[in-house]
Amino acid sequence: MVAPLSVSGIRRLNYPPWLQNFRRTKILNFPSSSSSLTTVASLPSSSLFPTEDSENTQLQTKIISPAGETLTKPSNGSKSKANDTNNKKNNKVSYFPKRGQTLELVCETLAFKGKGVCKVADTGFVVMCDRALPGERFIGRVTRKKDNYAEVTKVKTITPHLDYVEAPCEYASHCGGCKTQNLLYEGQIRAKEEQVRELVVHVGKFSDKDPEFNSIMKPIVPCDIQFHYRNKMEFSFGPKPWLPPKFLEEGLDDSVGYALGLHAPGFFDKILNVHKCLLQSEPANKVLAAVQDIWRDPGLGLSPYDVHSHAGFLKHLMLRTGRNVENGLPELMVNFVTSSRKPELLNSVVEKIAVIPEVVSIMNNVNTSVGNTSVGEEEYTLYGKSTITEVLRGLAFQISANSFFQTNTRQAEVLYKLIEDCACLRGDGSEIVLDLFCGTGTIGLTLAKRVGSVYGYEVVPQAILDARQNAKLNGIHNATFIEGDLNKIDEKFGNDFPKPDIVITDPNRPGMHIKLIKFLLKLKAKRIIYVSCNPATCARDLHYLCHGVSDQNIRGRYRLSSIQPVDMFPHTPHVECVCLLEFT
Ligand SMILES: C[S@@+](CC[C@H](N)C(=O)[O-])C[C@H]1O[C@@H](n2cnc3c(N)ncnc32)[C@H](O)[C@@H]1O
Repeated sequence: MVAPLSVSGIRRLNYPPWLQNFRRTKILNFPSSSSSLTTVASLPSSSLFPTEDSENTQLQTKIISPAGETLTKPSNGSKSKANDTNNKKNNKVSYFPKRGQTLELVCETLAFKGKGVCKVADTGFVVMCDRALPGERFIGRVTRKKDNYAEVTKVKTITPHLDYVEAPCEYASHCGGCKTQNLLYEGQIRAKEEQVRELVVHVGKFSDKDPEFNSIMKPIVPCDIQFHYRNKMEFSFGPKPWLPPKFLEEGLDDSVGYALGLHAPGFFDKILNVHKCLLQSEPANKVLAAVQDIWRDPGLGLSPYDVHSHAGFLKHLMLRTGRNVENGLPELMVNFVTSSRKPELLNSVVEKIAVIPEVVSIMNNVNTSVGNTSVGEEEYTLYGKSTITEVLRGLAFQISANSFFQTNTRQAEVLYKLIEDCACLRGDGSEIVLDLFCGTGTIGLTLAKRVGSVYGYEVVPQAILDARQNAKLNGIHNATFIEGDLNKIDEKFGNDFPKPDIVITDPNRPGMHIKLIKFLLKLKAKRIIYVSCNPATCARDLHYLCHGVSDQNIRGRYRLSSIQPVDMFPHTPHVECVCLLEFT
């Protein structure tokens, strides 16, 4: 349907409610397309690697080219010798589009992190585009040149992708949270399954020609609940709302008002005003809408924090949804993260949201640092309890504002059942389980009643306290939780626990440090269950554990028995995997 023209000649669109308050100022012309190139793509993959003596933040980027060769680029941006040599040898970059150039492209597939992969016709040159979906024909403008591929931003869709569906969320095409809401769910999980498979082959170096490969690689477990599945969301405050370029081009003005919402894709300082998020619970949406209604009132004297000038008070609004153990009803924690301690400024907001029946806890984390984290140096209870509860596989868990807890509770039950199946418990309650990266102890605790003992390791002190408290709460006495950094283990690591029968390792995105991999290869536990939220680093670690690390003279000692992808986060590029490794 063509939108009617207004008197000023600006096309009048049916703006969603969150845009109604913006003034129109100017009209910008849409850039026109130039070349018309079609594409056929294969899948390049990228992964993040902790360096030999790194913390989680010190990373190298490993790029697997479409041809499958590995080009490693140090994170400081300087070109590595290996990279240059490979490029020269393979004469890879004879064609390179210019920055700013527009190309007509067709997205072939989705790569890790949900970027669409296209190839420039006749050249084989790979182009990656955020939010391009398989089958979509579009005009893209080159924004960044990498060593062996370029990034484009989508300027205009010519024909939509395959499996197109109307996105139910009004913010879906603009907010950094959901990237694939308008791709049919079956299409989303197919793309995730393919991604895992590609990484296992290219990074993990497991051959898909191996007759066993198809039985090792299990089909993805879908998520039955595709909306309102998240039990935790973090919204940010800002001095100025971000407007998607499309609306600026339509002449709307982005210079008025404050922002509370989600970050624009890829920007830490641009916040899209959000009044409702379809990924969080309905009670959490009630609180978000209430805070949106109240906090801008000039009489309250509340100011948003500015990440550039570091002035302002309100940094983040974190909403966590749990469940009352007695009656099963939802209970909510509201956490205001502020740059200083001024409880009197929060009084009116607290009074107004405390009347929402599901709200049982209102917290204030005071974070005086210039960083953007929501973890405060000090924490205060402004109303109700300081924790909420959740029930997972029949156990009750206490969750504090900053403790890690699986964000999709219902799908975490599915995930933990898969872990239990991989554990293949004998049933005599004799096994020793080592639970690495244990968070608040949920995996180990759900197994504890059926095994001899559990030893959990975790770097966050509060998570360890929560894990111990959770063991007590559930009458579990055979679980020990130890605080420690698994990136910094030394030869004494292993003295504090007996040799385990089963190791469960669930690292965060950078995967396991090489020191920990070496330790596990020496430990020789019968089974390792590797739970991962990043298939790229998971594939790398599986490669090390099964095939060894040739340049360090380390021999692999495990056989990969199964890889089970699980969709925990519909509409986002994330995919979880449960992998079973058996000692050979
Ligand atoms: C993906 S979470 C898994 C948590 C837990 N297994 C669960 O299912 O709830 C990863 C955990 O690893 C912890 N972690 C990250 N880096 C670590 C390190 N270097 N040493 C120990 N624990 C670490 C994080 O704090 C987080 O709790």
